[in-house]
Amino acid sequence: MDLVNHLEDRLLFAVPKKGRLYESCVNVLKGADIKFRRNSRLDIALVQNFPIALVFLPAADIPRFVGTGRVHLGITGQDQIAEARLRIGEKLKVEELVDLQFGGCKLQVQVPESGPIQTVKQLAGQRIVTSFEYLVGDYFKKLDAQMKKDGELSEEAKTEISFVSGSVEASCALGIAEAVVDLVESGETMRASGLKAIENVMSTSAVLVRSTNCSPELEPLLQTIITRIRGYVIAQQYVLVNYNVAREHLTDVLKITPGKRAPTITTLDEPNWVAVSSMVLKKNVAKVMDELSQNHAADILVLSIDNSRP
Ligand SMILES: Nc1ncnc2c1ncn2[C@@H]1O[C@H](COP(=O)(O)OP(=O)(O)OP(=O)(O)O)[C@@H](O)[C@H]1O
Ligand SMILES: O=P(O)(O)OC[C@H]1O[C@H](OP(=O)(O)OP(=O)(O)O)[C@H](O)[C@@H]1O
Repeated sequence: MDLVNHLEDRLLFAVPKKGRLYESCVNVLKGADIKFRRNSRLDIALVQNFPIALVFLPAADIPRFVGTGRVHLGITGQDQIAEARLRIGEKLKVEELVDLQFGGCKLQVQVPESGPIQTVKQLAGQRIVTSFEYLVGDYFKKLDAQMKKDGELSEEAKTEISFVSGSVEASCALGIAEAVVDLVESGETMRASGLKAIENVMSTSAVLVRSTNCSPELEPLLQTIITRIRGYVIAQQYVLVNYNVAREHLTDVLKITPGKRAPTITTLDEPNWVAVSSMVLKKNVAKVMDELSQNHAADILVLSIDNSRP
């Protein structure tokens, strides 16, 4: 099929074509019931149940495609958005909509573990290698300026930032840098490369973004997709906790489960007892159940939420 001629009038949605964010993005699309079949040789897939085309792009290119209005919606890292904002400036018309709660990591300054450098100030005027040259350039420009102001760095000194597109962590061992700035999640890559982190430049996670430059006709479909994705993300984060409790303890247990908006309270067919249903953050549920038990709640059930609408 001639895909290019099928793109007109479709909402274009950019998704990282591979790498760390890919699998989770596919789950988000499934969660929002966006049906597609991707031919592995193609970077465009037509969505079967909406007038949408998915465009599979490198995560680093997505802010530019969305921010210049070529693509209407996208998923990428907050780090990539921040880098593009510094690179492109005001012309980048992109709005960050939903933190998708995956792809969490930190952009960190790393130096050889056994070397003499312990602080970022010791790197002023030295060589840094990174894939985030604008974010890192901005960070060290500010550090250089502050140190010059404080008389800690000579006026002519300047920290040198060099770009590499991958394998950043090899740069110190190769003798081309005194430090690298790269993403760290588990820290395994960093430690395996004999490096340690001495500073956090930013924390990042995956985010749903939109162009602020879309034609008004696309707006209803954009809102449908954004609402679905928001609902899916909330469903992933929360569980539903149901329990019964005697009225005399209700005030105490409601403090433990105040709910996302408010808990639902239903009268039970047993005098002075009520049933409570409340959304609880998944990560807190074990502690919440312990506290409910200690505060006279009974018949506590935890139910998963498949999907939701805010
Ligand atoms: N270790 C990690 N843990 C979590 N998220 C990460 C990690 N590394 C990168 N990310 C996130 O994923 C985004 C894309 O990174 P990734 O390295 O997967 O992309 P890529 O360079 O396009 O893919 P590849 O390196 O496979 O070519 C990053 O900008 C960041 O937001
Ligand atoms: O702290 P960790 O859990 O080890 O993750 C960090 C690594 O993940 C990213 O690279 P990725 O593995 O995605 O491949 P890349 O180097 O090709 O970008 C990042 O650039 C680090 O190298």
